[in-house]
Amino acid sequence: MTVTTPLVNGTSYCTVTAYSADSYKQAIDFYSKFLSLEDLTSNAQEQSTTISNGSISIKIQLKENPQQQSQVANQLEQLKAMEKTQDWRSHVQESLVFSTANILINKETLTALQYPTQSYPSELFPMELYTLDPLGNVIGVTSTKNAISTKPTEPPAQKKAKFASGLPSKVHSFTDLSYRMKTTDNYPSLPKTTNEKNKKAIAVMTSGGDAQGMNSNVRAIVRSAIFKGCRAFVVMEGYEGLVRGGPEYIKECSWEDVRGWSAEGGTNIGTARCLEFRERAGRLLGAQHLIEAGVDALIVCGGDGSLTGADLFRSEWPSLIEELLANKRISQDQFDKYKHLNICGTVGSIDNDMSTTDATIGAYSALDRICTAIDYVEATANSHSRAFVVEVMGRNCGWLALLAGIATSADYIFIPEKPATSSEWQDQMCDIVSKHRARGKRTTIVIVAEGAISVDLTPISPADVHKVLVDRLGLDTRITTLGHVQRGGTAVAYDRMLATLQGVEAVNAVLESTPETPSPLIAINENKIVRKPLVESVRLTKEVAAAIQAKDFKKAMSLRDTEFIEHLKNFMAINSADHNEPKLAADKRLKIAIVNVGAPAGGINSAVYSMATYCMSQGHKPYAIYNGWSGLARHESVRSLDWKSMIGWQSRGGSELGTNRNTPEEADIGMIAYYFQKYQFDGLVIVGGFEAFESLNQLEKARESYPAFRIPMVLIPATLSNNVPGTEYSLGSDTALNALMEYCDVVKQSAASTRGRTFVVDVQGGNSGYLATCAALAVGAQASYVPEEGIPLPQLQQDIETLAESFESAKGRGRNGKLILKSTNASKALGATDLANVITAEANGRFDAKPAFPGHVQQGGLPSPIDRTRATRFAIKAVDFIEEQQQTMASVRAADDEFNADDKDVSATATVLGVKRSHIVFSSIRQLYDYETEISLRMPKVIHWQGTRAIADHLVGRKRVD
Ligand SMILES: Nc1ncnc2c1ncn2[C@@H]1O[C@H](COP(=O)(O)OP(=O)(O)OP(=O)(O)O)[C@@H](O)[C@H]1O
Ligand SMILES: O=P(O)(O)OC[C@H]1O[C@](O)(CO)[C@@H](O)[C@@H]1O
Ligand SMILES: [Mg+2]
Repeated sequence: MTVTTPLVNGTSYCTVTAYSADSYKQAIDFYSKFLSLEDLTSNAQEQSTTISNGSISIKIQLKENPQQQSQVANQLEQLKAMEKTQDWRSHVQESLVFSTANILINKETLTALQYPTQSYPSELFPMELYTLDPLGNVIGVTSTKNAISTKPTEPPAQKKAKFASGLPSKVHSFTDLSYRMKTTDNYPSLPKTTNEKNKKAIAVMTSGGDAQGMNSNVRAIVRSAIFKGCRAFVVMEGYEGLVRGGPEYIKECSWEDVRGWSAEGGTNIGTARCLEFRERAGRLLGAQHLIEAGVDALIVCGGDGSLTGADLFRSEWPSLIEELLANKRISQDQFDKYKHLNICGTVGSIDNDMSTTDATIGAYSALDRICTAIDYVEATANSHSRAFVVEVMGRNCGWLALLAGIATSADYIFIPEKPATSSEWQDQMCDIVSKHRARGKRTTIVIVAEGAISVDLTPISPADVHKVLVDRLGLDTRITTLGHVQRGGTAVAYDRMLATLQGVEAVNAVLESTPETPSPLIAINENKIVRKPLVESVRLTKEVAAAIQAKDFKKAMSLRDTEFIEHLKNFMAINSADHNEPKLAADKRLKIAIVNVGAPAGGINSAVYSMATYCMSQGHKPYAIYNGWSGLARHESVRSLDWKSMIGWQSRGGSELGTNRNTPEEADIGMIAYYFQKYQFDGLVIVGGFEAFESLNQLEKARESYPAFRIPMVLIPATLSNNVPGTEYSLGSDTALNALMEYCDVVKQSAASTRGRTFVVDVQGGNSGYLATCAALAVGAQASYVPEEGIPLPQLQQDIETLAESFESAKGRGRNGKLILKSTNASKALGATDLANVITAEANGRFDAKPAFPGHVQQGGLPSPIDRTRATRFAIKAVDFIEEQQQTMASVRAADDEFNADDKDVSATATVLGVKRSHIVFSSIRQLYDYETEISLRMPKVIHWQGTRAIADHLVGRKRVD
């Protein structure tokens, strides 16, 4: 596929190639129908047809080639086979995406033409829709609008799909409060089944060790099932409940039953480790009880064991029901009706040991408990200059120990995937700890995963480690076993969101399932919720355990996901490196500068610490620019970073280097170039938000005049507003979200105690509604108002009525604290106090509203483990990028006179590092700044979290006004 002139959020002209006459005809038919393109021009000589609608043109050319055709046919077959299980886009090099005004119409067309489809973020609220054209290409449409544009999308009533030209939209000023994001577009009207008997019944259970976030998962499944016209059931006490059966254990659940669950720890429907279910007789009872309760689909939220059980249950199902029928324990009707077990897994376990998903529900909350505990221990360790051996959970998996090791910059970790002989680990640990002590560190933290072993599979206990630290190093050493504290408390924001989004997706998955569809497991890859085949995930997970048992540790490690391997490599590089023997040869060693720009955000210090220590392990010299660009321009505030002065930075909030919002041009770009020249920097890392983004753009544009800037430059996005173009995640946004969520939980409790009260919480985030939207999802706020939508009065009126109804129907039930989240910039006219007054007046005595201002609490205290560990990952990727781009830039510098800033390879060396869906990507600042940013609004043109709003709304029953 050749894509010419790709433009933001669409394309204006492209050429696709057919390798057979048949597929050529099919392609013409496909494109004209799918994209409603009516204007067809054929060129007989060239054997091509161009179809267009004035703003987009697609040229289909015929180049007969049987060999290529058979390759295309194969590819099509393969892609079709993975329609329900894998994201097509990760299997092709490029895909073509058009903007659409009404994605549902495109979907209808594809369904009518019987083309396969994939929808994102979900079937229920598709914002992106993909299909396969007859030529083997992945073609998509997106309704993700330029959220900043004041031009409303055409109403859904419009019969024909229309496509934007893809041209960057006009820049509008923020003073306009018109309806920028039309969330109602995401609410397809759902077919409601009126006949109770015909309603599908979806049950959810939690199983294995409890995990924070399980309650959010259950809540989302119950409410989503009801929202989609199904009956919702819960199975109490995990598989135990299935084995026992009856209405006491398999209960129908209402919308109200799960109110407020997101903010509760543990699992309210109970969990168990059930021995009987491991036996066929137990599973036979389970099958019988499910059928008796009339359950059509079962969603299991549990760890590797629970999902292994689920997988087995499904594979045995046909023989189980045969046996039940033969023994007359079920009727023929029941047999016919429940022939296929519709099952789905959402992975809930603190261990994070399930293959194919990056994170399991609960893992980041447990990590949060661990890091908080180690931060506490660090203080007392420092006072006494002691060593601590901390035991963390993780039966067969070292994820918790590894990530905690990175987040707290522990000295040494023990994980089951990478064992050593007893003498090896003793020597290595003592060597590293001694080096750290010699460099001036007063504390020693060693983390031992519960499942830690040596190469002969002998368990390594904290006592073994303690003995070595005392006997060989003479350290005053204590053991701290964290135990079930790790599974305690409420879920962090990430887990609440993950559990909620996965719950919604699980319901979609079971509703779409056919007898032929393999059972799915709902996973997450980077930032994207995906479906994976349950059988395959279970198989891979079991293989890890088997490889460990077989002492094939290389294989065990290779079976862990690539992110795990990357984390381990990073941990070793930054915490165990020998600075006297760096990795790179002398001629490859660089001088790399780092600067913080903008407001503080959680994880900034972790990024600096990781960048600098990684540089040291590679042999580079890390330089800090203190107090931003103005510090450099006015006071030459540059110093090389040394290891000792950074002790503790990994877990510290704020910005140790000092930060401000000045851009290079405001500070004096000429002076900055002068100092870059003076220090001969070979690379630059900028950590910050939108001002950092502006800074990178200015430096890149100034390369023409200042050769000192002709070096690789990487921006690591860090801002709680999460508004940096080129990434769906910025450092600090998770810390801020947790700070805001905790504040909201407390305020909600106060509202519940007062009865009949709503708090209007004022949320930071500049012109970005990200924080308000995610917090609304995590705390179950009744409504959120964001700058992208403004506060339309009819919607406000509707929200007040919905609140009044909700208070009325709750009738004295104490759990009903309500929240409304309002981004400060959602309205210029209405502050949180005004809004609360308006709501109180309009409620007319039915309830009242008070404002609440978390203010700079939202900038967070200590950075969250997510922000710390991602900071490390990003920082190391940034340094790697600078290393990789040296050659390009060295030749550019050598050929001074011929500098061509427009050369794509050159401009790509000024880049923004970010997460996009399931990948970490580098995007050139030029592309982002010139085409993908609404500069005056300090916002990306495309908002990636729009679908989250719809889900947050539907899970609280918010009614939307058109
Ligand atoms: N191979 C299996 N066959 C049938 N059922 C199983 C199997 N493995 C586990 N189960 C069921 O799942 C339950 C939970 O499994 P397990 O104790 O391994 O926890 P888990 O789901 O891995 O969660 P976690 O590790 O987070 O505690 C078991 O008690 C059992 O009922
Ligand atoms: O709560 P229990 O049954 O003692 O189980 C503890 C185990 O559960 C987990 O917390 C989760 O699997 C493991 O890390 C730990 O080994
Ligand atoms: Mg497990």
